[in-house]
Amino acid sequence: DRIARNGLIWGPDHWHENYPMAKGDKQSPIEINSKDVQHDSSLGPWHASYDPGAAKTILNNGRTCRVVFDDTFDRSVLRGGPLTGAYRLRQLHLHWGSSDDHGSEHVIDGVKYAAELHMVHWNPKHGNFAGALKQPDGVAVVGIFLKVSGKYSRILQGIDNIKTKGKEAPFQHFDPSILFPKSRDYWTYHGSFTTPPCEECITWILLREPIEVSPDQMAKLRSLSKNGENEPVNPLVDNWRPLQPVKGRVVRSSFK
Ligand SMILES: NS(=O)(=O)c1ccc(S(=O)(=O)NCc2cccs2)s1
Ligand SMILES: [Zn+2]
Repeated sequence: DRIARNGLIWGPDHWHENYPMAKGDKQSPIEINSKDVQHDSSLGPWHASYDPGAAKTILNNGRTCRVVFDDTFDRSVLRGGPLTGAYRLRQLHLHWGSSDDHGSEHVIDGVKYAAELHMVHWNPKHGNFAGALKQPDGVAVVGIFLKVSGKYSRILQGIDNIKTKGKEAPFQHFDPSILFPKSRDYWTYHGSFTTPPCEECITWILLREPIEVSPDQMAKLRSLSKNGENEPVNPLVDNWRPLQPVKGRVVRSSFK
């Protein structure tokens, strides 16, 4: 059962045994092929208005590095683009690989990025996050691709004190909009959480322009551990879900 706990038995191909949604028709991530993308001129720009004071803590939950925000009122919200109404920012986290040539969950025209950052927002018209998970318009995730360049860039500092699973540290006065690339161009499609229970409640908004991180930032991410303190070291890398079938879904773009 140690193997089971490490997720080897419960790898992505087994998730459906406990979470039937994992075999649904609107699963994420998917590959985006530009030739199949449909430009939709009715897709307006998206807008994030985040309060830096809403950032609370950064933690390692053994599966990713996550920053959590106060989402008890409309304090940090995302609106516009494919969305109706204001969605509250709840948390951001990342998926990354064991080397720079892979790590992202979504793949663009065959290109895998070194990492993918997800900013998870939920629709308050459904009362709370648990309620929003059950609705097709319940959650909106902005996905930002990370590519490694020599250029130093400020991304998640504070990774130093959450090396092992369960570690949590204050992470305040942080405005996640600094992570946005220059261009607001995006792709959007309807999909799911990329981890169990894989609910199909997500409007994905994937930004076309990747942001750059430095090699040492990637090394810091890869230095995180799945294990708890005083347990055998189990590096936290390759926490991405394999590609899922598109099943006839159309990916729309805000750009030509
Ligand atoms: N990679 S991703 O952005 O698709 C996420 C995966 C899991 C996310 S969550 O932390 O919001 N939990 C989801 C939960 C479901 C039920 C109880 S919790 S977001
Ligand atoms: Zn994610």
